[in-house]
Amino acid sequence: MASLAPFKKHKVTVVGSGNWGSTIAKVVAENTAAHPDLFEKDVQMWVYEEELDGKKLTELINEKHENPKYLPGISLPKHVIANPSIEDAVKDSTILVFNLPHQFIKNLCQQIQGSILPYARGISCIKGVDVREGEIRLFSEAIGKELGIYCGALSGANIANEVAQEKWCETTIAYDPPPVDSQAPTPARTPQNQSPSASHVDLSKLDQHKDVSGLPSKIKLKPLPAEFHAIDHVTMQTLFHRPYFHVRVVDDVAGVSLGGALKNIVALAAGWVDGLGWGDNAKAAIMRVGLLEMVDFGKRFFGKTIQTKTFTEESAGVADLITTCSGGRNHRCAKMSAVEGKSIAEIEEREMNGQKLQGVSTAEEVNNFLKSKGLEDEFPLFTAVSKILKGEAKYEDIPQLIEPKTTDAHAEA
Ligand SMILES: NC(=O)c1ccc[n+]([C@@H]2O[C@H](COP(=O)([O-])OP(=O)(O)OC[C@H]3O[C@@H](n4cnc5c(N)ncnc54)[C@H](O)[C@@H]3O)[C@@H](O)[C@H]2O)c1
Ligand SMILES: O=P(O)(O)OC[C@H](O)CO
Repeated sequence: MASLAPFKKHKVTVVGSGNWGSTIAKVVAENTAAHPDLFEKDVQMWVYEEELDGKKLTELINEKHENPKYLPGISLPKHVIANPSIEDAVKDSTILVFNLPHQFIKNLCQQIQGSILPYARGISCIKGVDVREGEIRLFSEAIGKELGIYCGALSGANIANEVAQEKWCETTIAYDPPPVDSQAPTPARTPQNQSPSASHVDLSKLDQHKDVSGLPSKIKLKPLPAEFHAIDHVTMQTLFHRPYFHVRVVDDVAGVSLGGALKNIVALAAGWVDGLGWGDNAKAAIMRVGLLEMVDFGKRFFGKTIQTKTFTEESAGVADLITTCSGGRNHRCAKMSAVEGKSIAEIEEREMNGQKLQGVSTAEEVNNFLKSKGLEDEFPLFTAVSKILKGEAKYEDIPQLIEPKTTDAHAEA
């Protein structure tokens, strides 16, 4: 009887090497080593090159197996290979993990068009939204469209330093590629080639797809050659799940992406009220209103596909909101800004050592979008944050700014 040829292994590249980028490279590399049947062991990590104490950051990472600037004190697996050339880092990779501050992604995608495999698949770990000319897109969509590939999303209550120290947490991966015309048959999973860490995934869901592709209608998703394992929920879970990093895989890419982006706006308001010393009740009020605006925003602008339960049941929703409003960088810097009476930009420059806050630009981008639609009043917390950042309102005004407008009947009572 003819024996089956072994599967071709997936090569994985992490695009980005900041605080979260380096942490995810560690997670992924631990799994490529643990699953040699599925993945090539080496993980390429693209590094935006810079100098630290007169030495190139890539050289330091490859010598010390640590990212001394963005994730100091954490050992990276030796097979995380820091690479300053983005074109070389993504070459021949079937799985691309995008993990860098959202303001840099557009340029980067332009740089790698033509260098990636046409049948590569992506996962965006980026928390932000892409707003241009009155249109809003998820970064998974933006990446998918720029590169002509499918891109899902990973997001959750995941403060990078805690994950890097292997403190237990959960995350959510949303992965729902459209069906591929003329898809070559992919090898069936058997107990022998099924990863144990993925065994609790509902296999009946693997081939269910919706119509959100992140791809322009003209471009068809390129089928993965038959010699590879399918890149599906099981593969994604096998790549990211660790004993300290528990993964749930869902289909709602919009819900997962928006939860991660919008909670950063709420975290700024939570930081300000903390900085004012208003206590936990005030912060809980901010989070309650913030969650409602996050769901409302998702339903209005991504209504076809989004599921409310992603915000209320998944790590990428309410859990991420809670953790970010307690220990996140956006919250921390906003709090310091209220305590010290300094701008967030000043605090970011002083405290973050090159790490980038995402909340300030997201607040501005979401506000531009809402303004273009004439809907600022319908999202009072998001609008209040933007006004405070622009100096048009004060932190102390938040309760009035987010108070629902009273009807005449109420006003008279
Ligand atoms: N850090 C966290 O705890 C955390 C957790 C979950 C998700 N996220 C999200 O992950 C994404 C990446 O965040 P991070 O924490 O890895 O980054 P970071 O805040 O550490 O940002 C610094 C990174 O930006 C790079 N950079 C600087 N200038 C650049 C340029 N011109 N072009 C390209 N890159 C440049 C730096 O080299 C560095 O890798 C963000 O969207 C963030 O919201 C962060
Ligand atoms: O540190 P922040 O505010 O960027 O938030 C970090 C993560 O997004 C928390 O899940």
